[in-house]
Amino acid sequence: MLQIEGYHKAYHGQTILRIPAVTFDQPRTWIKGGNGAGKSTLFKSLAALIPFEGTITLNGKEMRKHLQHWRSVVNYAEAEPIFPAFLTGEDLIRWYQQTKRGTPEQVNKLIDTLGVRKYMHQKVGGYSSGMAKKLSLVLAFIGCPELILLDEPLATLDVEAQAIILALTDEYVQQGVQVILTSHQGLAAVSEQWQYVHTCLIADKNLTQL
Ligand SMILES: Nc1ncnc2c1ncn2[C@@H]1O[C@H](COP(=O)(O)OP(=O)(O)OP(=O)(O)O)[C@@H](O)[C@H]1O
Repeated sequence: MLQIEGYHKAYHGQTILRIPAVTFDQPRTWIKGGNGAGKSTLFKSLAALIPFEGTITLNGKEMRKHLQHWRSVVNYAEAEPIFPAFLTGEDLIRWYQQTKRGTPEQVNKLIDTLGVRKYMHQKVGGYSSGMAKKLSLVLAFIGCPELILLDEPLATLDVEAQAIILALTDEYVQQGVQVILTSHQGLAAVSEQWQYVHTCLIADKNLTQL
């Protein structure tokens, strides 16, 4: 269960997002909002990557008091991932495997599920946007996360890969992992499970539960 209280984020004195109090207690949450609404800003806050005002608590542990633990159990895939161009996909996968404590079996399964094996020995600088997206999604599922944040996971993926991603999130949800994603696309068309999703909307710099 994820709880946010007294959240406020501003850039250069201008409020981007305000959340007085919200609890995400459903396994699947879909955050909607137009371009520039603040979805990525919220995700970067939840992933403890940017400073913000307020408190965020996951399964009883407050982020700032348990930062190391937080980083080990919260996985995040950016909307438009950028990786160091000189590294190969395999370099990144092995690094995440070590830091997130993924097993070789888990990682091999993710590599094959997302079809990354055929190009993972190439340097990331030569990847197409869809190839980089698939790599970022492999990384987001490594380890034993309690919360997975997927920012626009379906963007740039073909329909087959979109269905694979939502099926994979369902697998993790069955194991008790909470998944929050953003999408400009309809989800129910890709996976039946996402018909039962908890939905939130960011509008006018506020988050509303629908
Ligand atoms: N580093 C930054 N410095 C200043 N302003 C920023 C920064 N990052 C984001 N913003 C601003 O914060 C607002 C929210 O941006 P954000 O990327 O969170 O939106 P989003 O909902 O993810 O948009 P999109 O759907 O287009 O990806 C925008 O007005 C953006 O210009």
